[in-house]
Amino acid sequence: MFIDIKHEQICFFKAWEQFIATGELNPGTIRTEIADSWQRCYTAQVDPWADICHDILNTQQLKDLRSQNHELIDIAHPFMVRLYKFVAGSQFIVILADNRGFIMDLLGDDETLFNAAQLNLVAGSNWMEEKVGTNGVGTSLKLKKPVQISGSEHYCRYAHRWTCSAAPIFNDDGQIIAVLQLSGPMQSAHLHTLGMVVAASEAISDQIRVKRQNEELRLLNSRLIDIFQTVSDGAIIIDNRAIITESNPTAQQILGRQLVGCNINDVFEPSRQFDELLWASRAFADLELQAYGSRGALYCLVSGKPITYSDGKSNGAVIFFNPIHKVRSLANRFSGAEATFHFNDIIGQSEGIRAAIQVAVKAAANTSNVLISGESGTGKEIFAQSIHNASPRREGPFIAINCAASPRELIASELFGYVEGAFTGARRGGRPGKFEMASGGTLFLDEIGDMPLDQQATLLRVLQEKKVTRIGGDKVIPVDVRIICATNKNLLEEIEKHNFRQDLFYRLNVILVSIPPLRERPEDIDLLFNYLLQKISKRLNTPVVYVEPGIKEYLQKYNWPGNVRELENVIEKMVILNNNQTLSLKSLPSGIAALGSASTANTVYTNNLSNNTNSRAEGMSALLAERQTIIDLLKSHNGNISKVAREMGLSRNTVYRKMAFYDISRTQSFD
Ligand SMILES: Nc1ncnc2c1ncn2[C@@H]1O[C@H](COP(=O)(O)OP(=O)(O)OP(=O)(O)O)[C@@H](O)[C@H]1O
Repeated sequence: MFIDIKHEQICFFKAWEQFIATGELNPGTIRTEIADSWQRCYTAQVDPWADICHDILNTQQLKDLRSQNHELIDIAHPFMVRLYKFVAGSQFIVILADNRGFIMDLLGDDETLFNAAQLNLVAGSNWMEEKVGTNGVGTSLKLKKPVQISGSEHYCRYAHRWTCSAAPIFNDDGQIIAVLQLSGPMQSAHLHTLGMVVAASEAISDQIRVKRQNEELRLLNSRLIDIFQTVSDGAIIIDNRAIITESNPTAQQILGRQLVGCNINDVFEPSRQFDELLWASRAFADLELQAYGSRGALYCLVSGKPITYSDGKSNGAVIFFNPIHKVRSLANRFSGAEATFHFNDIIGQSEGIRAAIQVAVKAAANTSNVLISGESGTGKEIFAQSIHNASPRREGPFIAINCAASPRELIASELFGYVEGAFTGARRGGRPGKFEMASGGTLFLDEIGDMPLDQQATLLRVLQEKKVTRIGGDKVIPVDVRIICATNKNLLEEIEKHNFRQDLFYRLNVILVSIPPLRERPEDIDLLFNYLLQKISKRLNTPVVYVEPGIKEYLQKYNWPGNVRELENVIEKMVILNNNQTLSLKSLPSGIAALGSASTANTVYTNNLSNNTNSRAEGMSALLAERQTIIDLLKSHNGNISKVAREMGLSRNTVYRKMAFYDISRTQSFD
């Protein structure tokens, strides 16, 4: 559209003259936004005849202004240069002002800058409306939008020679942070100039946003790098070709070798999960894979997560892993299956117990297999845990399995694990056996004398080869396990009876720790009584301040077939039955109180009846009484052996033995 600028300017000038002289305007002679601006300037008493801008910052103030806005100036400057290139030689100048109207930066031909300086259009001058009347910077800031002010539209006469196109620069929150302006001679006024300024101010706003986002990304990235570097899992990043591009210190530590640049399939055994991770962006978790470290192969629990672009295309993946023994020991810690006892938890001053501890301490220092023998309840498991905790493997897992408690058919799968589909009911994905779980640590095989013969052969092979093969599988898995066995049977007798393999016995019995029964070390009863009383009353939150005289004598005379476990149970019952924080003789279990003397106590539990008719009669009635007690307890606990054992203060195995001795079957007890 062609605009007759000269004619238009004559009309504007007349309107301006009228307004300045009378304060009135003929409707339609001037744009509303200019008329409103003139009105604001009039109200603010801006002098239309002023010759220059009077509000200018001193040198220090200008320095402060520029340093406070240096990021903005740095971003805007290249755009100002580009803008200036378009108008160079045409007497235009490019101006950047802050949101209070102070000019921070300006670019132009020397001559134009000189002319501008005559009006104090210089860095540090303030171009708000209320200072210098209607103008590009001030009116754009007031209206919060781009404006073009030409010739007589300016409120002050001295600016009528200029045309100004100004556009605000917004931050992310929609607030004005600056104004960009292009000023030149009035006769060169053109609407396109405003378009150029608007485009440049928008580009600056975009650049500020990009810079802020980059800064946020940089922060996020540095936080992620910190996490990546410090997580306790091994972490690896692979690219689309499965090549490792990054690895964290834990990964290096676990595998002990250089990883960056290697193919993931050369670090872990090849698995279709890695392919699917990259080609189908399919994550996986807790996959058991063999890893090839500098110290040989080790089993790891591996999880993978794809890294994708926003369109879903793969950009590699991140892989987390941990050696299985570490995972297991963590799991043990949480499930309470870890070894908690140490040698100083073993109470006793008798020669027998001190000798046993001495051998066990020596055993802890090396890696040979250990056989612990002792009656039920003598503390075989405490010894096993203490050996583990004093050994160099203390950081590794301590895994226990009771060979008598597991059903015959399950022992093999418990010990060696199985693969998926190995048998009906086998878990998906298979299951590692205790040998694998204990790798790097200690495997405690309790009641080894009860292990079925066929499993003894497999166990022997594993001990010789230090490798297991899961049931139904063919993969050979290296295991690094220290074996501690315990038995309450005389294994030499079991060998004679062909119940136990001689070759296995010699492999297990490298170091023998023999724990004497409690009846052979009555001097320990006092110590154990004090220790257990304190422990139990604390656990039950039942303080005991007085123990009736005589109790300890009774305990000393008793035969303790259930050893320390039985003593523990007796004390627990007495603490529960205490009267006014006193343990009274009355609270002694009838078995101990009634038998009173050592000889009768022995008859009951050793089944070694004396020749004396009276004591034999007493013994018989005690035996019958005990038989009846077991039957009654089985009935009241629906055949639950553990509950019966707990109530009688005996181990489950002792109860089983007594049931066999008294010829009681579980079902019979319900008759
Ligand atoms: N010397 C001891 N000092 C302190 N507590 C002991 C001692 N000996 C055994 N105990 C305690 O007696 C209980 C039985 O011990 P443990 O289970 O180690 O016996 P065990 O010989 O392994 O029994 P079983 O053969 O029936 O499995 C545990 O509660 C243990 O804390």
